[in-house]
Amino acid sequence: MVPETSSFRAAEPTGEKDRYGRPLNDQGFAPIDKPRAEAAVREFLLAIGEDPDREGLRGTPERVARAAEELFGGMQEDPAAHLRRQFQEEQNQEMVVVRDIPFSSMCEHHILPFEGTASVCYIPRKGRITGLSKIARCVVGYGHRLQVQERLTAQVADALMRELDPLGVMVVMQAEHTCMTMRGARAAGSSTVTSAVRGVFKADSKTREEALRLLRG
Ligand SMILES: Nc1nc2c(ncn2[C@@H]2O[C@H](COP(=O)(O)OP(=O)(O)OP(=O)(O)O)[C@@H](O)[C@H]2O)c(=O)[nH]1
Ligand SMILES: [Zn+2]
Repeated sequence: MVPETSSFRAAEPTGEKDRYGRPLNDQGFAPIDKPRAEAAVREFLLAIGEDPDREGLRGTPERVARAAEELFGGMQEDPAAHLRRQFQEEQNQEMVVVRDIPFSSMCEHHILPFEGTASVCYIPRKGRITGLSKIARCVVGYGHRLQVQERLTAQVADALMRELDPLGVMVVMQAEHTCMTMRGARAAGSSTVTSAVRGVFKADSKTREEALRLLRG
């Protein structure tokens, strides 16, 4: 579960329902229904030929539902809200780079984990900066949803653009997708790199190259 900080904001109910009759929060998701998740896991165990009542599996549905609360906790918060912890540093109009933020997420095609690192670079507008850890919290929050890596990368970049109005943002993520390594193509050792480029990084190739140099280390 995402720990509460002064900038953490839990998702709010909207009063609206989705087409399955579930209450929607302002992130567009319904709250996790643990009893329903537990029942589904028990059903899944039956479907794969297991005995859900054997000793080792007795607690598994409850455990999986509890793990899901954590793994999908990003659906119950607004990850961009972390970035609202801001400071004014008039003297600093230079690039800020946070490299190699570890993250994990779940691929929406197979509900299998993908894991890797995110590197984030932005140029503040008029010294408007955010707490460095808040960038990591934002990455972790969007990671804790069912994702494709491309969307995850774009969501982090767009959150920074929205909350900080910087001159530009660049996000690069690299990850190993277990749906592609443990099964299917079994491309063990392969990694996927995605980027999202916004603002001045898009327009100015020299600035983009400088950012890439810093992102690579
Ligand atoms: N673009 C993108 N694709 C992803 C991501 N995670 C998983 N996939 C891909 O989603 C695709 C789903 O393809 P399908 O053919 O519908 O599923 P499948 O039969 O399980 O495919 P294989 O994985 O090739 O066995 C696969 O190519 C996965 O590699 C992601 O984050 N981004
Ligand atoms: Zn997958």
